[in-house]
Amino acid sequence: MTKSLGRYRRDNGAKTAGGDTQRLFAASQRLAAEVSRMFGPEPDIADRHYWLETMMNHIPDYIYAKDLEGRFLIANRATVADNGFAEMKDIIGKTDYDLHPAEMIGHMAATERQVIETGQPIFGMEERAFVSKGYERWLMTSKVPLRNKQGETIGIVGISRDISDRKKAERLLVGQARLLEMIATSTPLADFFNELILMIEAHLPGIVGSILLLSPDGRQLLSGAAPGLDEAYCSAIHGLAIGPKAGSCGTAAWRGEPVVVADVLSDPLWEDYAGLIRPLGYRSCWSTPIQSYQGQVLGTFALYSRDVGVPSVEQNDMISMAAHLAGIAIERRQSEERIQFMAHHDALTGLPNRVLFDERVASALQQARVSGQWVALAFLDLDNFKLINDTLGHNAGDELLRVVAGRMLACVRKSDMIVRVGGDEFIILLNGLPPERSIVLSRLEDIRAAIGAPLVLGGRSLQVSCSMGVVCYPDHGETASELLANADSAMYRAKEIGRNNLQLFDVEMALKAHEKLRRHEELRDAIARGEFVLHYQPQMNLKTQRIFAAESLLRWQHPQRGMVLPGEFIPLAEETGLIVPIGDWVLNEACRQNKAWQDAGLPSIVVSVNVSARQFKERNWVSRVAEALEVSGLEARYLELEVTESLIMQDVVTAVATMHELEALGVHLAIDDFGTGYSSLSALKSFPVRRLKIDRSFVQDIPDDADDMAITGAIISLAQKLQMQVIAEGVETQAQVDFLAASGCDDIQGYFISRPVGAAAFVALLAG
Ligand SMILES: Nc1nc2c(ncn2[C@@H]2O[C@H](COP(=O)(O)O[C@H]3[C@@H](O)[C@H](n4cnc5c(=O)[nH]c(N)nc54)O[C@@H]3COP(=O)(O)O)[C@@H](O)[C@H]2O)c(=O)[nH]1
Repeated sequence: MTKSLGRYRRDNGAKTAGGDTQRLFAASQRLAAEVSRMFGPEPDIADRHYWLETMMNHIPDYIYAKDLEGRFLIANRATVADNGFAEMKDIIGKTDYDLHPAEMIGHMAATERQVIETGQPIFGMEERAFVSKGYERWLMTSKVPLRNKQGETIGIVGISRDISDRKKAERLLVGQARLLEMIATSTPLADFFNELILMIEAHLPGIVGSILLLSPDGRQLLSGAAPGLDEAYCSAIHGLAIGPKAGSCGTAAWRGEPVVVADVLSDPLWEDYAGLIRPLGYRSCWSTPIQSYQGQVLGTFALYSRDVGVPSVEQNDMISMAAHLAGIAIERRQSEERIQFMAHHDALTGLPNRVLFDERVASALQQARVSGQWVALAFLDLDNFKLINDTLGHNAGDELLRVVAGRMLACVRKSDMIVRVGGDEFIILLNGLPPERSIVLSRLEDIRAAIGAPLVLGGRSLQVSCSMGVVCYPDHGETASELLANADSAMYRAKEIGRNNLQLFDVEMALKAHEKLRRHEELRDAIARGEFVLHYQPQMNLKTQRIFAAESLLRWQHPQRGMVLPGEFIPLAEETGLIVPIGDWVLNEACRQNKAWQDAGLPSIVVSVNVSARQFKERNWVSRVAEALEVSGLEARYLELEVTESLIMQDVVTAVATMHELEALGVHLAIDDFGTGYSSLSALKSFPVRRLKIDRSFVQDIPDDADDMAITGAIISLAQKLQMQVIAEGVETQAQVDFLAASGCDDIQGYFISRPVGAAAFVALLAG
C-alpha cells in the first residue's frame, strides 16, 4: 500500500513505544485477533464482520492485512481510497508491487518479511512514503504477525498513521533552531537570509520568499535575499523608494504594517511595478515589515504566490515568524557592528582610536614603500585644553573636542586618518603624499589654521591653538613605532618653544629625546643605588636667635658628576612621575633624621619637607605621611610640609581638604615661595597653614628695592592679620635681617645663617 523511502525507527515493545505507538499496538493486536476470527472456520460471523468493517472504515489511519506473499487480504477505506481504489475488493489480492514502482517498496517488503520470519512485531516505524494520490507523507507504521488458530504466522497486519503535520512542525522547529544558531554564531546576514527563505519555501511549496533591507537613510529598500526570485527582478527593485504606493514591500515599509496584495496585476499599489512582475507569473505578494525590538522598520519579508489570493493562516504564521527571526538577526548584526565600531573608535568624537590606527598604519607604510610616496604622521595636542575644561566645564571641553575633530576631518582625504589617542591628543596620518616637505607642512598648517578658527563654546567665543610634532616616512623612521617616537620628540620641542606651532622632526630632537630617556633611567636607578642625600638649612627665630627648624633639601651624589643640585633633576622627576618615589624617600629620610637627632639629645626642632604637586595629588598621600611618622617614631608636630601657592591653586577644594587631613594628623603646613603665585586672599584665610614663606626674590634686593620692601612688609602684615607665622627665605645680609626684624617678621632662613649642609655639619650648627 505505501512505498517507504526514508529512514525508519523500530521499537521492539509496547513498553518503549510512545503514545501513538501504544495505541497502534493495541489496535493492531485487536485487528489481528479479529481477522483471525473472520478467516477461521466459524460460519456465523456476518454481523460481527459488518461491525468490524464499519469500525475500520471510520478510522482515518491505514489498516490492512496481507498474506505471506504480501497480498492484501483486507484493507480499510482510507487504505483503499488513498491507493486510488473505489472498493475494498479492488485491492484484495494485490501486492505493493501492483500498486507502486518496485524501487519504492524494497524497505516495506523487507520489514514485512522480517515480521513473518521472526514472528516479532515492529512498532512505531517512522517512514517517508508516497501514497498513490501522489502526496508525500510521513507515516508511523506498526506491523504485527497475523496468526491462525494454531498460532502459525499466515501474514501480517499493518497500521499506519499519517504524522506528516507533526513531522512538518518538527522540521520547522529544527529549522528555527538552526537559524537561531546561525544568529548566535554570527553567520553572515546574506547566508542567514537565504537559509531562512529556503526553510519557508520548503514548508510552503510553490511560494517564493524575499527579504529587502531598509537603507541607512530610511528611504529605500535594498536587496537582502531572494534565492527563488528572478535575479533581474531583484536588481530592478533594489533601491526601490518606499512610499504610500510602492508595491507590497515599499508600502509595508512606509506604513510600518503588513500589506497583503491579492492580485498584483490589478491592485493600485502595484500599478508602477506590474510590468516587472507580470513576466514572472506571480499574482499575489504579501509583505510584512521586519522590525526592531523597539518597532523601528529594518526591512521587509515578503511571500510571492502564483495564485491570486490572500495568505492562509499557516502562511501568515510563516511570514510573522520569518520577519521576527530576520529582525533578531539584523539587530544582532547591528549590535555587533556597534561593538566593533566602539572597539575601534573614540566614543566622544567618533574618530578612529589607537587600536584602529595600529591596525592601519603598517599597511599605509607598506603602500608607501611600494609607491615611493610619503606618509606623514603628526602628533597634535590642543594648547591649554585643561584650562578650557576647568573654566568652561567638561561639557564645553567635550564639545570643543568634537568641533576640533570635525574641523580636522574636513581638511583630510578619505584615505587619511585622524585618530584620537586620549584627552586632547590626536594623531594625523596623511597618505600618498608627494615626497616634498613643503607640501606635507602646508597640509598640516591648513589643519592648524582650521582648528584655530574662532568658535563659540558655552556661549563664549574663543579661539584654540594647537601644537604639532611631525615626521615623514621614509625620512624620519622605518617603522610605526620609530616614527611615533620621533613625532613625540618633535611635539615635545613644539611645546618647549611655547606651543601654538608645528615642529618637523630633526636628528637633534632625537638626540635630545634620547638623552632625556637616558637621564630618566639614570634618575630612576639613583633611588635603587642610594645616591640621594639630604642637606639641611637652618631656620632661625629673629627674637630668640635660636634655630628652631631645618628645611631638608635634596642632593644627588652622582657617581660621575659629583653633587647635583635639585634644580637639575627635580623638573625631570616631576615630568616623569619619579618625584613620587623620590619624594617618599625624602619624607622618610627627613623624619628618620630628625628623630635620630632628638634621640641623640639635641634640641628638638621641626624638619620641613618640600612637597611637589604630583606627590600631593597621590590618592594615599596623607596615609604615606602618617606611615613615615609611624615608622620613624617622630611626633607629627616636628614635621612641616612646604607646599607652593600654585599647587594649592590647581584645585583649591581638594588641596584644602588634603591640608585639613594633614592638619588632623598634627603635621604643620607652610606656603612656600609666597608672593609668586596667585593665591586669592579670600581663599588664603581658609588654608589651614601655620606659616608663610616670603619668596627669596622679594628679599634679595632689600634694602635697595623699595617695591620689594613694600611687598615684603605687606606679606608680613598680612600673615600677622591672618595669625600666621612668617619666615623670609634667601636672607643673606645684616641689612635684610634688620629690615625684616623691624617689619615684624618672625623667622629667617638663608646664607646669612648657613648654607644647606649635610646632617653631620647641621649637628654642629644645632649644638652651637
Ligand atoms: N619637591 C622637592 N623639591 C625640592 C626638594 N629639595 C629641594 N627642592 C627644591 O629644589 C629647588 C632648589 O633647591 P636648592 O638648590 O636646594 O636651593 C634651596 C636653597 O639652597 C636656596 N637658598 C637658601 N638660602 C639661600 C640664600 O640665602 N641665597 C640663595 N641664593 N639661595 C638660597 O633656596 C632653595 C630653597 O628654596 P625653597 O624650597 O623655596 O625654600 C627649590 O625650589 C626646592 O624647593 C625635595 O626634596 N622635594
